[in-house]
Amino acid sequence: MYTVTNPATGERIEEIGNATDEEVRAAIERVHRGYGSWRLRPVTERAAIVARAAELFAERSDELAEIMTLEMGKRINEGRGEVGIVVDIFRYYAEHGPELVADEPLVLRNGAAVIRKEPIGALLGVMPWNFPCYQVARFVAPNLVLGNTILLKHASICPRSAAAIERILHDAGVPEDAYVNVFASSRQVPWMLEDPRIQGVSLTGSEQAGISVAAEAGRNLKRCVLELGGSDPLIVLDTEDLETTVNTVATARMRNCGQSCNAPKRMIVLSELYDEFVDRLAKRVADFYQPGDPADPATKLPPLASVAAADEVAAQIETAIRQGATLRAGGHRVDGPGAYLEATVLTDVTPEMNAYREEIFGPVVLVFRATTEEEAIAIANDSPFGLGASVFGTDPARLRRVADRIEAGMVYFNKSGGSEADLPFGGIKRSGMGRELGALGIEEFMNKKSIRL
Ligand SMILES: O=CCCCC(=O)O
Repeated sequence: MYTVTNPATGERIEEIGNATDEEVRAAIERVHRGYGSWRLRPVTERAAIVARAAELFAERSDELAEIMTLEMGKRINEGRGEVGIVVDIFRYYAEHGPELVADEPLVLRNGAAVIRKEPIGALLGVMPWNFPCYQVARFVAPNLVLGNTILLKHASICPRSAAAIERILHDAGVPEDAYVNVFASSRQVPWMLEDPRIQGVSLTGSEQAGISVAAEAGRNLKRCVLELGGSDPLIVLDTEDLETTVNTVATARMRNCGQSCNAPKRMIVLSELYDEFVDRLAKRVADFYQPGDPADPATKLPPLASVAAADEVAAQIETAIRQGATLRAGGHRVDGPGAYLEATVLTDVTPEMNAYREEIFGPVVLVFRATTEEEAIAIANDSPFGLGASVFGTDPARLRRVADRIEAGMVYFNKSGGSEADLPFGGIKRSGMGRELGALGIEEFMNKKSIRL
């Protein structure tokens, strides 16, 4: 069942039944057939349609932001910001896509060849609720320019976002059979991947969902991009301005109410700064105790996406405290029908505790003390995940030295994460495989065909 439930109030607003198996099969047939003609359109035409989609996303920014606020509690201005990056992604691929898919000449030892960059067919996208528009954009924009077609299964709490995105793409001129939204259930995903008309799958979601999609993709020899969880480290080596560093860290962790795969979740602070860092951070997150309506731009603490999500994070906090972690701020579910949870700071988390290894997908900061740079790197890498990482410090050589030793798909200096249309995004270890965005993002579902001249 796809449902719209306002996480700020608990009010159930709409229910939509799942597509039947028959309907899902018909949707697969549509994108398969759609591929036949979409791939033959000149790339400049496909890019022009993607450029038009960028304009429509910009025009409908308020509508999309309002939908996201209602469906998953995103603060309204964060929703507008999310649509801003969506517009940028569509514009980036509209502008650069044609050159990214142009033939690449090869000089061989005994002659010449070209690498022709072709699409591979109809693709399945399985997308999450935390960034309902952005996650779809980074999969869809490059693949539409390349010439693949898309069958999109969105999160079950985001049917209105899913429908609004489909409307924009069709209004922009993407043929109805080149992009199809389907209200499929997770149960239907494995057999969708078995279907020979589907050539690949991109999933952004939980580690568990990644395991099951990767297994099914493997069994069926389908290409697969996985963007899964993260427990990104943020190392503070030194700073000339602790207050600004603390503010930057708190804001980054509280973005999207802590529900970002690439949020900094483990702060690793060198001993000299540790005590003051923790005191200031605990005071700073008190700004995020007062629950508010996410539709009100003044609200600092919005709800999580659902009561189940808030309960799960609260249970993780409780377990950490029971296992010996120290609660330095927050830690409580807010009374009432909404999915609210105070911003929380935990210290003294040790490797024996669940919180040390789990991803905590909510407004919770773990702070670790490291006595040396070496120890900070060891703590950062002591995680099953490897999505992003940040290093804060004043010496550029030291930042680079630390970055070189971090096990992650992305490292940021003196800032924390944040997508850019032209910067490849993705992780290693249990954070997934493949890359999205930038020049690499258009290559994942590409046939790099060698043509020997
Ligand atoms: O959940 C991951 C999405 C990251 C979005 C961003 O940082 O811009």
